[in-house]
Amino acid sequence: MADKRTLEEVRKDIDAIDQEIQALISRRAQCAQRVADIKLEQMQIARESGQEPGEVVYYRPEREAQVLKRIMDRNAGPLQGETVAHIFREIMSACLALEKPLQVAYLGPEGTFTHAATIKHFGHAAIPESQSTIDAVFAQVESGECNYGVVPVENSTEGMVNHTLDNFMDSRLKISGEVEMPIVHHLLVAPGTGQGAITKICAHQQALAQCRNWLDLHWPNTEREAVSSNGEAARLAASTPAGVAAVAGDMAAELYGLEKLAEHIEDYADNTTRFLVVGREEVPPSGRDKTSIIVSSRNKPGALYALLDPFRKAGVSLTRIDTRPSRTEKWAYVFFIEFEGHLQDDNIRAIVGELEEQSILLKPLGSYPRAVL
Ligand SMILES: O=C(O)C(=O)C[C@]1(C(=O)O)C=C[C@@H](O)C=C1
Repeated sequence: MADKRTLEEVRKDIDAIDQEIQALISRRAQCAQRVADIKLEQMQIARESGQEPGEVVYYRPEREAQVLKRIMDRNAGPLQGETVAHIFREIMSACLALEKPLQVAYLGPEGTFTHAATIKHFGHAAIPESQSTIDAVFAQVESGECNYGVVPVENSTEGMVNHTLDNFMDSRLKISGEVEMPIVHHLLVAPGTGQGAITKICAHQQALAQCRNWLDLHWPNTEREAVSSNGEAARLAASTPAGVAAVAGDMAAELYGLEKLAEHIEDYADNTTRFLVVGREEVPPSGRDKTSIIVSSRNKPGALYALLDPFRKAGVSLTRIDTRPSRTEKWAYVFFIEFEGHLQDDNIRAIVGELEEQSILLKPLGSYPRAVL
């Protein structure tokens, strides 16, 4: 039957629904407070029984991934599953902040895609702490200054992939999550800046490279300057009296109050950057997990084949493989391998056992929920 409600009637319904939603969110928040108490009680019991339980772990990535996945699966519209999941992402973020606000180190400065990835993964109630290097992100989490860290790992605009991988070789941190971000660039200027006033376009060199065709076509004669990050380019566009435009994403535009002269100027659509979340704890299985390991083998014929064969035999899909020269032993190679499954799964345990036998070194970097959003 067609909906015949008047505007006033619909708005009255909306007000009543909002009131119900608000009451439910409050109830949910009270549940989170109770969860925090239970976690503390469990810790005290463990301590009294002579165990050394470590720190209370409030953030549970495996639980969050399950909650978000379930919300996407049961979504009946008309809103998109992802849209609804984003709303719940924020509700959970606020609930967790009631338990304990999380401090998250990320490769800054503000307004970069890594900053945006941090908010996407942890929500707005987390406290992002900008760091100037990937090393500093690892150090902040290792020292306990921050609870988690976010670093770029694949096809990044702001960070060196290899640098992230190198850090894992020496670190005792564990990967506790992954974040995927579509890379969307805009041409940004300070409000009121006309096209004719632009004398220079600034961005991180990889952002300039990702938009090269578009820039060549539309701005062939304008100077381009590579700066340390897109966030820095946006800051320059906002603070230079006139004439500087920045290539950067939505987060930078919002943060520095910039206007979009042109949107979606990246040459290739579907360009995604992947980020890893690092923490001090191992994450239990969520049911949809990935595992990352470092394996080193001698440089002899068939070494890589031998390392990969256990995965083939067990029918486990690899999602990524990278090679880095080992820094400690001449002629040894280090492989970063990522695959589906959790280190606590029987088949994964068997594969890792087999790899241990044939490698010089095997270091599990952690199992973590596959990105839901
Ligand atoms: O289930 C828990 O352990 C909670 O702390 C609750 C909750 C939630 O709001 O749903 C909050 C934070 C955790 O990261 C996971 C889930």
